[in-house]
Amino acid sequence: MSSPVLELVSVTAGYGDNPIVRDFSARLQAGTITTLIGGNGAGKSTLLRAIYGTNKFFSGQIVFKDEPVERLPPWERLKRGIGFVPQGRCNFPAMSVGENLKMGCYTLASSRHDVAIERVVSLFPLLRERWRTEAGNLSGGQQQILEMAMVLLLQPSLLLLDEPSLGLSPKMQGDVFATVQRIAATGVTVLVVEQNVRGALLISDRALVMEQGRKFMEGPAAEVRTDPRIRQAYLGGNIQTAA
Ligand SMILES: Nc1ncnc2c1ncn2[C@@H]1O[C@H](COP(=O)(O)OP(=O)(O)OP(=O)(O)O)[C@@H](O)[C@H]1O
Repeated sequence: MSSPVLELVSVTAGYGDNPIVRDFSARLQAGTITTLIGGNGAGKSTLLRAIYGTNKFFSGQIVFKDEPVERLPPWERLKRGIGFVPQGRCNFPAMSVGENLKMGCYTLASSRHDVAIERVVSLFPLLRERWRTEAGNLSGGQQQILEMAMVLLLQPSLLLLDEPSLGLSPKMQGDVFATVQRIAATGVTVLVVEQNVRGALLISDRALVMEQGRKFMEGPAAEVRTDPRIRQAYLGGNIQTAA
């Protein structure tokens, strides 16, 4: 098997003196989508923050594209290709879609802005159509797509998504999931935390299950979603078998 884009080796991370995620190991292969599942407070967001470098790292290793990054600041990880879309709205609501995308280019040389923006609006034509619309006037799903696009401007090879479909209607959740699939189809590796476990498993290649900060289970998404324990805990004991 080729070397993974991301390898977590016994990662222990948290806040202050409190380790939340403990001894967590996983490997993510290029261009795959992995869903991270777990109950409330299991430590899913904490693991994403540890990979991006915005909380306290206690021990272990985070190897990204064959290099350890666990001691690097977030901006350095971003530069190397780790992109993070945190939970909740993170655009500039009073600015237009176009202005938001220009803001998203701030770490790129100005000569690269137009090419970067053209690339993401080609991937998401909606953003071209809504170019002059204030971001705050977009629907929740459209804002989520804008926020993913703002991170994709920097061409990350790994995209960390924290609850991208939270608070969206079922139709908009479907749009966001389809967008995540399109992103992965361009070769980007995606690690997503989702409250819509059923929807996320349907678009994922693999799943990681976390309980109380520790890895409880991992495997192909199709297998994890038919596991009786997962059905019981996260899928209301009922599951659609059609992918
Ligand atoms: N900034 C913080 N400072 C201190 N403790 C925190 C912080 N953020 C989260 N925690 C604690 O870490 C634990 C795990 O929280 P985390 O948000 O990672 O869980 P989660 O699995 O993402 O849960 P949810 O699905 O509810 O978002 C919780 O006990 C929470 O109170």
